[in-house]
Amino acid sequence: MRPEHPPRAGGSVVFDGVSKRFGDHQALDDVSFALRPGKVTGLLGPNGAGKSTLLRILLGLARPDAGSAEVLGGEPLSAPERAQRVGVVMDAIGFHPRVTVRRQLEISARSLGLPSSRIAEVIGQVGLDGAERKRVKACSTGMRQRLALAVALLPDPELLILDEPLNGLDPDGIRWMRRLVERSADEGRTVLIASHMLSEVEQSVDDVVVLRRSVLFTGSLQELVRRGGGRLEDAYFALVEGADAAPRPEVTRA
Ligand SMILES: Nc1ncnc2c1ncn2[C@@H]1O[C@H](COP(=O)(O)OP(=O)(O)OP(=O)(O)O)[C@@H](O)[C@H]1O
Repeated sequence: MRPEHPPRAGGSVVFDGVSKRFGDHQALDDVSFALRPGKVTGLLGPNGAGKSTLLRILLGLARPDAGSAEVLGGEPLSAPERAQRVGVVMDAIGFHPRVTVRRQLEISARSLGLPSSRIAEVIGQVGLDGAERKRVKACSTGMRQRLALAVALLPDPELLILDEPLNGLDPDGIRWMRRLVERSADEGRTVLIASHMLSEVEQSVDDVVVLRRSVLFTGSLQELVRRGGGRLEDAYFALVEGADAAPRPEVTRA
């Protein structure tokens, strides 16, 4: 279902020479890439590659030691601006187990100053019809993912950030998520998906960034797949294993 109001144009994100160190550990080193507005970008990288750190910088939750992140045409947003313009689904965002689906959405809508009519719209968008009176603790993992997405979509965001959105989803949930991502981009949103699931990412994204502390690849999915002789997995492992002689990264080969 398309939202009642057409979304604004997808927002741009530009990382320029971003570095971040934790003590002796260089988590990000001179990271530069841009997200194309209205497109889906997959952020891929093994465990510890720096994906979450990069997302935190994008969201204004962490500051780079060097370089800059430009989000929606300016500095990373303040919390109130971000809530209005960016939809985020990250593991760290929890809901109180005793509230119902409907109540959670009411709380979120009110905090954003949105009319309650928006709640029915997002419930329809994420397919949570009939689950409104369920408490969060009684929801399956898939339903919680849908609720998290419903909250993220409430403000009709220009930018949608999804960190491991497929975790815990069954095949039906994965297919549903894929369609929602495609529709979000079709409606003009810029979407960034951080994921380990190469085969699923391959079906959803336009562009790919492969990260392992620094950017190993940034460009279109087709270009990366072509480099792998037609296989994303081969291209991906050639990049991350070529970048470092460290043990094989833990990446789901779904
Ligand atoms: N607050 C912190 N303090 C110290 N080290 C940190 C901190 N946050 C991240 N790191 C380290 O920085 C590196 C990058 O971590 P990050 O969580 O960004 O990677 P990731 O790509 O998201 O990994 P995963 O796929 O496992 O979630 C890791 O070595 C991690 O241990």
